[in-house]
Amino acid sequence: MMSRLLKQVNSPRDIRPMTYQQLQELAKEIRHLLIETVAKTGGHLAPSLGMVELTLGLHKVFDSPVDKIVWDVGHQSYSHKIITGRRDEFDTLRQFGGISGFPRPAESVHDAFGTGHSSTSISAALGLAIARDLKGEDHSVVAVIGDGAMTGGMAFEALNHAGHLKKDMIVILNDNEMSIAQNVGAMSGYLTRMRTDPMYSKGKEELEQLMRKVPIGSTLLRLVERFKDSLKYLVVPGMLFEEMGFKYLGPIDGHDIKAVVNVLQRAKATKGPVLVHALTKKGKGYRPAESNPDRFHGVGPFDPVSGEIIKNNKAPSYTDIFGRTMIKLARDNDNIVAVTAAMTSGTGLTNFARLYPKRFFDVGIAEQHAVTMSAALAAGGYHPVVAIYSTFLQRAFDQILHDVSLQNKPVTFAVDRSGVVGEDGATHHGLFDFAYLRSIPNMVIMAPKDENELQHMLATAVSHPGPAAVRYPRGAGCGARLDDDYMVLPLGKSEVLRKGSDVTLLAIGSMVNLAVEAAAALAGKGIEATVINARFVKPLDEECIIHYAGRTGNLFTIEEHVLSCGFGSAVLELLSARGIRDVRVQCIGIPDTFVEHGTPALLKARYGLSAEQVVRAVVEKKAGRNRTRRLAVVSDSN
Ligand SMILES: Cc1ncc(C[n+]2csc(CCOP(=O)(O)OP(=O)(O)O)c2C)c(N)n1
Ligand SMILES: CC(=O)[C@@H](O)[C@H](O)COP(=O)(O)O
Ligand SMILES: [Mg+2]
Repeated sequence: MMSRLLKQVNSPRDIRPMTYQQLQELAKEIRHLLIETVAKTGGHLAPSLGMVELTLGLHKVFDSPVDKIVWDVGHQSYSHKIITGRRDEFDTLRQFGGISGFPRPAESVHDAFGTGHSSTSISAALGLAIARDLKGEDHSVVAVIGDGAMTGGMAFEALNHAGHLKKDMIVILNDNEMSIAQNVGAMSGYLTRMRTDPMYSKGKEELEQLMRKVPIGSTLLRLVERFKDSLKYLVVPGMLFEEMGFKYLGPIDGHDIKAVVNVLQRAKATKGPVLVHALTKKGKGYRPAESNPDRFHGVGPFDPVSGEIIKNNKAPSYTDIFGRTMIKLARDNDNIVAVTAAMTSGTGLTNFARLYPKRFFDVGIAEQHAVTMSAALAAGGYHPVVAIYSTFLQRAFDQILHDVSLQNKPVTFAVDRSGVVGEDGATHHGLFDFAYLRSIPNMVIMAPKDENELQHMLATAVSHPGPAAVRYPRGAGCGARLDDDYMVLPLGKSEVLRKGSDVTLLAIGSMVNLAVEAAAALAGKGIEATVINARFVKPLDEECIIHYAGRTGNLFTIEEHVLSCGFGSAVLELLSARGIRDVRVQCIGIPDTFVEHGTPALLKARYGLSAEQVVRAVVEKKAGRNRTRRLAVVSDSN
């Protein structure tokens, strides 16, 4: 398809002189580029397809980068990227060295605020509005937030504060009646009523007309004035937002560019906080995505003509095995319940939800609430398994500490997407969980070497009378043979997989098989390695570690996690506490940096996490030559 108009758009200013007809044509060209590109790169297609007209309207009315546009989550910002000077690089979307799948200020001045996690946009917009006013500047600030992101507590904290401060700012609520899948809760129901109930959509207008018709100074006007507020509750859409201090405009059709431009111009001219309610369709303009919006929310490569997703015949994922194990555990123990925060399918709980609907809770994008609610479920005699991605669980640190661990409640954390997740990049890698969990008393922390061990660790966690976390990676498992049934592992006991007298490779989780591979290669070079599958980060298998570290005199810890405060740090703390100084220790893991986007294999190799690089590190160490290595080495105790 010839992108006649899109070719002329090198900056958002280029769309401002366009007619509505041209903008509609441009929307088609953008959709074409979105579909063609994401079919190759994978990415958040359905959310971005639903935002094309709203994005064009935004850039027609506002003058980015002077005016600030803040995207919530940022997964719907692809058209924004295309029209803000990144059209020609768009084919590098989510590829290593290419443009990010989320807004990044380092990438463009048009990305006013970095994002990836949900429900931050209103807080960020308010901060920018306050900064503007403190500096005496004059520009607009706009937050774009979805109805799913609106279920997050932070969004309400920010609405509450923004209404109080009465700052000039605009919130665009992009309501497509969906989170990743079905949205959760009362807010979603409220928005749906505004969409569908004719009384809501006509009520405000009619009330205003009535007020205009009643003669000034009449008893009737005084009466209407008196009851206006109560009437509003009955008929005015957006009353909830109005009560929070926002002027509510809408609902409008978010695919009608003219309507979008009109309402945004009105919003721009309005003093104080304004909320624009736009109705859109997730996946708009691409039939496979319209009819299957959750499948095309975040999608891998697919055939753009048929919409068929390209299958890879990989082993079942860790997530699949988690889901299957949960069903077995629930079958055997009535006390087990499952909790997720808007990620039912992502965490593998779809079948569990179908089989045990009363024991399954999707709380919406509300990780903090999920954790505290689970602590209380445990107080009430249940054993909740809270399945949350590592990166999103960061949000709930205090709830894990204050509500679960301080009260020593039996809650299992299924920490999915740990380690390097790949193309979602820095906002989504799960590289900090050992660190934030390890610091909390009472917490047991495990990481399986493969999907078979995952089922045993889950069984171990749910049989433990206190908090326990099992962290496992995104994507395919190792193809390990699955034991027919799960078993409970001894707490704090590791597994010695190979014995050798020259060096000890002490690995955790996804790095264990890599250590086994490295040991085999080292044997070929005449270096005999002991390989230990640590299994537990907390409690550590102290005696085993000390024994083999002492026997070989050379210890390598290997983890897919940042080195600061991670597994290697725990081992160093142990050796230090025991006064062991005659072991040469090297910790391999991710250095003190944020890891970019790219394929997991590429990113791991970039940070020294491949069998060959481990072999090289060991050989260099044995030869005493490793002091120049930078990336993979933080501690070198000898
Ligand atoms: C804190 C946090 N939890 C979960 C997610 C995963 N997530 C990304 S988008 C999304 C749904 C967002 O729904 P909505 O805001 O309505 O946007 P839509 O996809 O419908 O355009 C979820 C749950 C996240 N990014 N951040
Ligand atoms: C935008 C977002 O946060 C999610 O859509 C995330 O990208 C999902 O990741 P998975 O593909 O690993 O489920
Ligand atoms: Mg939505």
